[in-house]
Amino acid sequence: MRILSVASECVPLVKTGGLADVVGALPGALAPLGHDMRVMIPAYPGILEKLRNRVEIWADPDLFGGPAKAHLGRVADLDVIALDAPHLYRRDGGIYADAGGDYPDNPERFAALCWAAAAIARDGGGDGWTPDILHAHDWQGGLAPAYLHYHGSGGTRSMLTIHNIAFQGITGADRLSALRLPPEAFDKEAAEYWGNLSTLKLGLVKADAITTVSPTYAEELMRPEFGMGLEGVIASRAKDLHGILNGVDEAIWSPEHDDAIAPYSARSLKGKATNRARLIAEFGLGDVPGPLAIVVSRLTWQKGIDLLAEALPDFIAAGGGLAMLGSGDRDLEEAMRRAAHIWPDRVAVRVGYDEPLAHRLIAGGDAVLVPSRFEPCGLTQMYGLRYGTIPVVAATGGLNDTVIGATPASLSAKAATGITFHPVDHIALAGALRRLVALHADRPVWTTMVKRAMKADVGWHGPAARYSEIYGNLTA
Ligand SMILES: Nc1ncnc2c1ncn2[C@@H]1O[C@H](COP(=O)(O)OP(=O)(O)O[C@H]2O[C@H](CO)[C@@H](O)[C@H](O)[C@H]2O)[C@@H](O)[C@H]1O
Repeated sequence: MRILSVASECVPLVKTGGLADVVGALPGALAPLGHDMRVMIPAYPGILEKLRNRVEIWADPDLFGGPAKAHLGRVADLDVIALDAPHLYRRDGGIYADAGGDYPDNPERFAALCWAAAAIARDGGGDGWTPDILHAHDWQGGLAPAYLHYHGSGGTRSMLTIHNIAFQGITGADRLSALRLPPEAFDKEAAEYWGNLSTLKLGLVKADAITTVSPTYAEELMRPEFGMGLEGVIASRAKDLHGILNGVDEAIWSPEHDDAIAPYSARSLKGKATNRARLIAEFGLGDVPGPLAIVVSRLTWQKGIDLLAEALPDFIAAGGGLAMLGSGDRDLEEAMRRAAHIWPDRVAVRVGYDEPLAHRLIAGGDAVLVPSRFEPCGLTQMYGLRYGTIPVVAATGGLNDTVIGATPASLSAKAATGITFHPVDHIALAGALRRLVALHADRPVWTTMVKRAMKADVGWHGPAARYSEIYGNLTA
């Protein structure tokens, strides 16, 4: 089957979070099942230069205020369509914002991506390639199913994946015609959202199928605490909604052959101890007698970093250490820097975005902490499993679906792969960290759990089969 995947980011070209990992991994995961997926993203600065064998496949003299061309090319093993529209994507700042905040024309920037994707899905890309399915991601892709609905689909079916419902593409109702939507789209059964427009909502209403990135999150999304205002819309589409876990791209994340670390495996963990020692040295920590916990995360309310700051004193007093990499909210960066100042031998923080360092942390830690208030799937806990770095996670969303928490029952059944806690507050997190310290001290039990975690199935094989099944149902 031919599938056009439409998103705002994609590894290895451009990444701000987990969306990019998943968009970049899906084509390779689906190829063995006979699917031919192309990924369409904006041609942000530097993207076109990275495409091999580049050919122009589509053009529009006026795409939301300026000329645009779509180029097809190869990057690694991916077929990428990069939409070059300089008036929308050639900016000096980040891909969504600069120092002054979000770009005010973000709705038009991603509407343009959706418009071009829908046109290619409907009419083909000029090289004879016409997709059977347009698979859009998050609010940036939300208008693609809508354009197929309002302007003709040519038989192409649509699917929308929710990676994070916190971002809903909300903009003023006065932008309706600027976004090339017909008057009837301003309706509570369509894009209207408390007097505004939501591109995510419209996508959820108009897509032929909806997926999200874990079974638990699919259920959570129908509740007000998680649906963030869209719970009713989601519930009304329950029969078309599927929760499919993400996988780990094992070409990038495997401790047996990871260039960024001293390699190791479940059979020989010697390299893991080397990575721990190197990490402690790199972060300038002293002796850490208990577990060395690590965090690799965006620093936001979602990720529960404030809870960690509160739970930390007892963990440090019990012998634990923390090495952390992240960036985001200034207040959270500051809170973690303060902790590093109080316990310089035990806590160290790097503010920034650093891919190789993320690998060194995942390999060198004893445990990876993910105290998220909500987590659609989460990838770092799965990297943790793969690398024998025990996940300590809130029992929510995909964290709940990927980690088997250590309890007397799960330990005696030889099933535990991590530590889970609930409710998501600093008291429960502190309790989880106490359990971490105790388990880590029980060397035989700990080592068995580490090896078991490394064997957990976190690959793309199973999830890819589920996507394939849904694509099949859509086109049957
Ligand atoms: N400072 C830093 N330096 C280097 N690397 C960093 C980094 N901060 C984060 N990363 C990396 O970015 C990715 C984050 O992915 P997550 O899935 O954990 O969360 P995110 O909220 O971005 O994704 C959303 O989409 C994904 C994909 O569906 C869902 O899993 C998730 O639940 C949802 O919130 C990981 O690959 C991580 O290693």
